[in-house]
Amino acid sequence: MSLTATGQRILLSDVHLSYASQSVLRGLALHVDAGEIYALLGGNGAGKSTTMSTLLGFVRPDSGTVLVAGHDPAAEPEKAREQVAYVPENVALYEHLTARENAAYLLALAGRHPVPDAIDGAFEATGLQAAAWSKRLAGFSKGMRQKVAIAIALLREVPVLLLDEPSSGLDPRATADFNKLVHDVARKGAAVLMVTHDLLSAADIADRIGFLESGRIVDEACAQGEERFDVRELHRKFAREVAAA
Ligand SMILES: Nc1ncnc2c1ncn2[C@@H]1O[C@H](COP(=O)(O)OP(=O)(O)OP(=O)(O)O)[C@@H](O)[C@H]1O
Repeated sequence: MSLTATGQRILLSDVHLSYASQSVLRGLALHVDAGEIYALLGGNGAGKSTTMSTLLGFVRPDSGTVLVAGHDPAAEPEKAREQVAYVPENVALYEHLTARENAAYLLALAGRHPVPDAIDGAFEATGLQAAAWSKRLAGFSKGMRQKVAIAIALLREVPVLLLDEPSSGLDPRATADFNKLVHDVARKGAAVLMVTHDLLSAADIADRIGFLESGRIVDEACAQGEERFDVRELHRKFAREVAAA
């Protein structure tokens, strides 16, 4: 599937999931279309990571529909994961390999064999300094690691990008760079779902923001033209949802 295809890429509909006797997802419903960035905000324990695990096929919901690029991750985990690039909070790469070697190796595992120029082109697109391309990962900052991970995602041309707390631990400059990069990936047609506590980043790049409380979306805000979001209003909502949880 190409990054330019249109349509719904992530779908969660009336999803329920419990761990033992604890009900964690309780009728969760959201969708993300091609080219759209959806930020999922929620307090601790609201179910954000569980939502990600569900989309990655690590946990199976008790009921409801989950589709990633048309595949049910619990029933067809490999097919679903082929369509997804997942950037966890702390990107796991091979420390003793260079950035170029990491990209070539991880892409080969995914069945891709881009020419070296394509890898360099993807690094350039992410803003990773050229001096770092042939350096070992040991010593890379969190922001640099994220750029390597996003470059790999670009080269895989997957239609779905999942980001877990992408801005935690990044300074404001690195956050702004990362947000621009994610924005560019979405404008090429990927559906992006990010879970975050970072309201400002969400307001900066999301097209829609969903507030997750006790396993369901209790409020949703859409970007409105040039003004985008009313950050004060978002902050009030977020504080209210967290206090109510
Ligand atoms: N594997 C598991 N087994 C049992 N309970 C779990 C498991 N994973 C999560 N939970 C529980 O499910 C609830 C939701 O957890 P989850 O990690 O999805 O929330 P979160 O919104 O990502 O929270 P945080 O912001 O703190 O990371 C929590 O009460 C958590 O303790």
